[in-house]
Amino acid sequence: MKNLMVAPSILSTDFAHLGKTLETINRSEADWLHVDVMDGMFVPNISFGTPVLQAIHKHNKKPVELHLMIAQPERYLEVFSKYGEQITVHAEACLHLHSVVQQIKNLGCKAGVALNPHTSLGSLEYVIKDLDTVCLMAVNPGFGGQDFIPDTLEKIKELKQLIQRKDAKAFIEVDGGVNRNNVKEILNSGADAVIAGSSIFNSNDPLRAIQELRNPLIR
Ligand SMILES: O=C(CO)[C@@H](O)[C@H](O)COP(=O)(O)O
Repeated sequence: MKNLMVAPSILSTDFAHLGKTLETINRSEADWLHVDVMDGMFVPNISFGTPVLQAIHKHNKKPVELHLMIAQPERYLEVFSKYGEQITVHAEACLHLHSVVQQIKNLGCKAGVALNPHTSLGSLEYVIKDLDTVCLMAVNPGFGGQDFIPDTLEKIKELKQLIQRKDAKAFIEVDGGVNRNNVKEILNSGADAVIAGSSIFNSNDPLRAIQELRNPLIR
């Protein structure tokens, strides 16, 4: 069985101890850091903006995926490109998704597109070949600590088929409600990576939690 790539979602951490959390992630087997920027418009929650991104940039040693849960993300691509190796935008937030993907790539970042649970894969058909990652939301975006939506497993399989049919190279990432109990099924459905917040940071041993998600066979 292959390893899953794991990216801890910083949203679920204690922001009073952000530096300490980043030190832990730096020492961990995490493949990259997942950073959710929320605007209170596209999603009903506000997370943080550039001052926090600057602080993360200073202390973090892992690659960063900036997950922009914001309306019209094209307004902020240039400024955010300074703080992440990959920028992931929501298909639902982009009127001109193809153009936004090209803008991300022209800024020198990898490009990801996220889909909300209700959004069908059809919106990716003509952009998938340009993507480094597709992020399937397994919860409605905005908050950590929600339950995994089981239909996501079917969606992962269909996405895998789309990627193969189009001869595309995009990674499949699954975000939300991922834990030690469902990670094997997510892997078996065809995911390449998972984003996890509460199952890592609510654990007594985040380093071990990351290891367990990366390799469901070690426990
Ligand atoms: O983007 C989101 C939620 O909107 C996720 O990245 C969560 O931050 C993942 O947290 P858990 O569901 O693992 O607690």
